[in-house]
Amino acid sequence: MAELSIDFISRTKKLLFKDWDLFADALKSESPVSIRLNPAKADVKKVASFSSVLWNSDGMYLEKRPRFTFDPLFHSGAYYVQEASSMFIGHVLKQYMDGDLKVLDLCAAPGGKSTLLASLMNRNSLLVSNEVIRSRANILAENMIKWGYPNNIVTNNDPAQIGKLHNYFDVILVDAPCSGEGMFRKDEGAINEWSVENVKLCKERQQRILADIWPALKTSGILVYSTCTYNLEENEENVGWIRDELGAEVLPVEIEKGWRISPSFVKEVPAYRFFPYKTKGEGFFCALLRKTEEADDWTDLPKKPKDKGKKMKESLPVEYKNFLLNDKEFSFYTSKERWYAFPASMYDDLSTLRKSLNVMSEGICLGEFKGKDFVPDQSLAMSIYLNKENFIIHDIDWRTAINYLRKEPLALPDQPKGFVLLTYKNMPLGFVKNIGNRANNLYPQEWRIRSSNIPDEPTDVY
Ligand SMILES: C[S@@+](CC[C@H](N)C(=O)[O-])C[C@H]1O[C@@H](n2cnc3c(N)ncnc32)[C@H](O)[C@@H]1O
Repeated sequence: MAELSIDFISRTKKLLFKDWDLFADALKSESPVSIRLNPAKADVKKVASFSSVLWNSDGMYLEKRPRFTFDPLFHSGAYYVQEASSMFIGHVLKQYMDGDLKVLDLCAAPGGKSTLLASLMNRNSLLVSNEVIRSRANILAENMIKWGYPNNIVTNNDPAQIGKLHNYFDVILVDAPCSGEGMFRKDEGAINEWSVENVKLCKERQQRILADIWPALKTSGILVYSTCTYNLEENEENVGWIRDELGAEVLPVEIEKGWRISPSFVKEVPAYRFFPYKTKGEGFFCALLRKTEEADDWTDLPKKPKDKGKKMKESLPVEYKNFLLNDKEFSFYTSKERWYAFPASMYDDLSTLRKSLNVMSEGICLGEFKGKDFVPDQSLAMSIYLNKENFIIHDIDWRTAINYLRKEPLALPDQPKGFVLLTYKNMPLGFVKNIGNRANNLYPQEWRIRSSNIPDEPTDVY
């Protein structure tokens, strides 16, 4: 491990007192490896023997870090590799998320907490997963498509732009960019980048983000604020600032003693802290607030200069609607030649959001007509609403699956011609178009496995 800065040591010793030595030892130990299962895809019973994350029933620890890239189930969205402490967000929100909600995950890439939120929300709720950095927003969209929930939109906007949607969201999660002290064990870069000055800059940036997004939260709406750092400035001080400057009350969360979660360092600011010498995970901070300030009405919704020309409510032949289970629950529409399905109960929200935000992915992309064919999209293969009965399915072995995910051409001489859905251990991976002597690989080019260092044996994670 890189050497810790003297300033970090002296500041953190002041917070931890006698626990400093335990903390310093824990930083030298190995990070636990954990995954969180997708309850809509993975067979949870099968993995019951794993040691589970205490605060999240879908979370489990692995004994060692496998090469996830070479597990086809990882690419099918059956699980997400997530640090265990941050899974606590699910527990926090479970207590306060009830009914049909509009939820914003403001700083969402690569998607750990957004996938968690998607699994938690009811199907008549809407999840907007946003990431300001374009390249990271692409990764977020990929991960959300793989997770497979249709009630999700991925956007690439600055918080101030989303903040113009006054009084719109019931719940906002700000998992803020921070100085990353809680990641020192996993990421040496965070140690090298750390400085007192950077902590100050992070705190100021966090306040800017919070102030920018605040108007978008409804009165009585819930804000979850989290970081993966330890210092007071970016944590309790910022929560106090939200309470006093923006207008909120800080709410308690029920936790169990055995989880060994540490309380806030400031009595008047209830918060939940994770330290690696007490809990099996990385450093994490989280607090929950309810907006008490009266939110302004939605008056200055910005309009994009030009609507992207989606043709609404055009009719898609029923045979393609039947690609989805419960197709009556969806609105079907085209955009740029592709057909989409979005939960009908939230379709008006999608239209509204599309006018003001830069939408990277939305609902389920079913595919597009090309010549005589309707070419199915990867988003359909990944959807938890995929109606498998309407496809030719071919379950492939591990090596073929890796070749497919590397976007190599395949030969499926025993399969009928046409579009075939490839599965691995019955989990959809994507489509090929079988033309007899070979099968055209339809896996998205930008998602392909690039590493050619393929292990000899399958990587089985569970
Ligand atoms: C802690 S990470 C989010 C991790 C994510 N929530 C997850 O669970 O996978 C913080 C994110 O904030 C983004 N970010 C950086 N500067 C930002 C800004 N000024 N406004 C909003 N987000 C920002 C970063 O690109 C990064 O993706």
